[in-house]
Amino acid sequence: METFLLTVRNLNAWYNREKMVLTNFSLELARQEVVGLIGLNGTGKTTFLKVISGLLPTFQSDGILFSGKPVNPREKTFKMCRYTVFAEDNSFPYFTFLEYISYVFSAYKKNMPDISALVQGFHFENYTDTLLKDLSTGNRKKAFLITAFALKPVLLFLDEPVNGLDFQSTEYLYRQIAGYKEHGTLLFSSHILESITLTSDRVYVLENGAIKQTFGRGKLSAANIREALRYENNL
Ligand SMILES: Nc1ncnc2c1ncn2[C@@H]1O[C@H](COP(=O)(O)OP(=O)(O)OP(=O)(O)O)[C@@H](O)[C@H]1O
Repeated sequence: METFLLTVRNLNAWYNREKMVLTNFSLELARQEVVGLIGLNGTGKTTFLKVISGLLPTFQSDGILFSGKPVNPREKTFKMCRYTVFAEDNSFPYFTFLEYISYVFSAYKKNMPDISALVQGFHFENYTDTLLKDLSTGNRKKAFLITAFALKPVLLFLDEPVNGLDFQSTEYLYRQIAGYKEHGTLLFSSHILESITLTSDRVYVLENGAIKQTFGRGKLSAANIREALRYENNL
């Protein structure tokens, strides 16, 4: 039987106990697949990424399994296998991109590869020595995306990676996302249907804090996703 790379069983998560954000949220990610996560605003996509990235401790679940073994998102061994790019990230304001990426590689105990193709692909040549706090929102996001694709963790999470990127970088990003399955597993949230249909093996549709549908290859079309979202919104 296939062991999934990541299994999440019946996850409940909240910011305050009166209002559950995720309820019985379950998903499975295979090794080396690219999966989209879509849902209306406020359905809990970022909240899931916060839980799995160890940033939100207020959750309960029937199990989070990494390679078949139960893990806590805050565990170091699990941390070293994943990296998350959040939609907005103001961390490390006084690091330049080059300082940040070398810090990340040393924290993950990996040697930094040649990153020039990624820097060029994201049109980031002129910003590598600028403090992260002084970059525009889109350029700051590129700093974290380049770090992610250079690091190539077994498990990569991207929260709305397309938002704020210029057109040329978006096309490059789609190629990086689609090609990620050569290295590992990538889950990304997006509101842009094309970003999912052009890159993903599967898509999960999130509704009111739980996974309501999943479409695999063959069924993964903009029309099907739109239909699922329309149903969700009772339109
Ligand atoms: N820090 C917080 N404190 C309290 N409630 C929060 C907090 N962050 C998010 N929420 C609430 O949790 C719910 C889910 O938010 P979340 O950001 O996970 O949704 P999302 O699916 O990522 O939305 P979007 O598509 O708009 O980015 C929303 O109702 C939101 O208001």
